Amino acid sequence: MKVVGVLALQGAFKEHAELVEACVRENQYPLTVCEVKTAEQLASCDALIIPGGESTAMSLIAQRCGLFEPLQQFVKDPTKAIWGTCAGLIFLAREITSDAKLVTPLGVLDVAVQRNAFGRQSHSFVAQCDFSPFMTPNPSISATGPFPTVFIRAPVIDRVLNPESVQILYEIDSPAGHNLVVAVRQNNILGTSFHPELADDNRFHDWFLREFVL
Ligand SMILES: NC(=O)CC[C@H](N)C(=O)O
Repeated sequence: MKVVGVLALQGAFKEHAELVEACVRENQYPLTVCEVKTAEQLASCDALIIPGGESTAMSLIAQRCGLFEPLQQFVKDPTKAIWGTCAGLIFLAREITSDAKLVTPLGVLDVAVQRNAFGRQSHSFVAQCDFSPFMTPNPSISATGPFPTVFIRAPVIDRVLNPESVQILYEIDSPAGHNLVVAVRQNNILGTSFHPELADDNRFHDWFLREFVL
């Protein structure tokens, strides 16, 4: 039985845990979920989801409770599956290009991210995204069509620092007419600017579990 950890220091960790549990229930995956607050809990995990929230708070809390270094070791282990959403993506990044001073990132994902790239909370939006070019479907999930994708004070991936290992999975159009990178994969690590855990749709979590964890 593999253990999927959800970093539970701050942010939308409950929502992630609930969606993973729903996928496990519906598909009888041999997985359990663990909310991670301590190094001992982290050590029991095979995968880790770092939720959205506030990357400044997340990195500060991790440092104050002695979890920063264990986290850094964990995310650098190529046998672990890692997924950062929004603030989680910022926390995983190697470089932060805006409002960087208060965040010490784990520095494992070879991208430069711009925080709050779409503006303030009031500029949050839902985009209907077609992830089918990379997301293999699970035949037992009946939902089809575009995924309701929630962006809340979201970052974008400004630059890929290592094009040989980082694959761009998804881009959206910006109002200025150029594409913005919002999902990448680097081997065992997935980074998304958006919050699939806030949609009433478990296709994204189910794909992460099948593609990265199982
Ligand atoms: N929804 C989110 O996770 C927002 C991220 C937040 N803007 C940050 O910089 O950490």
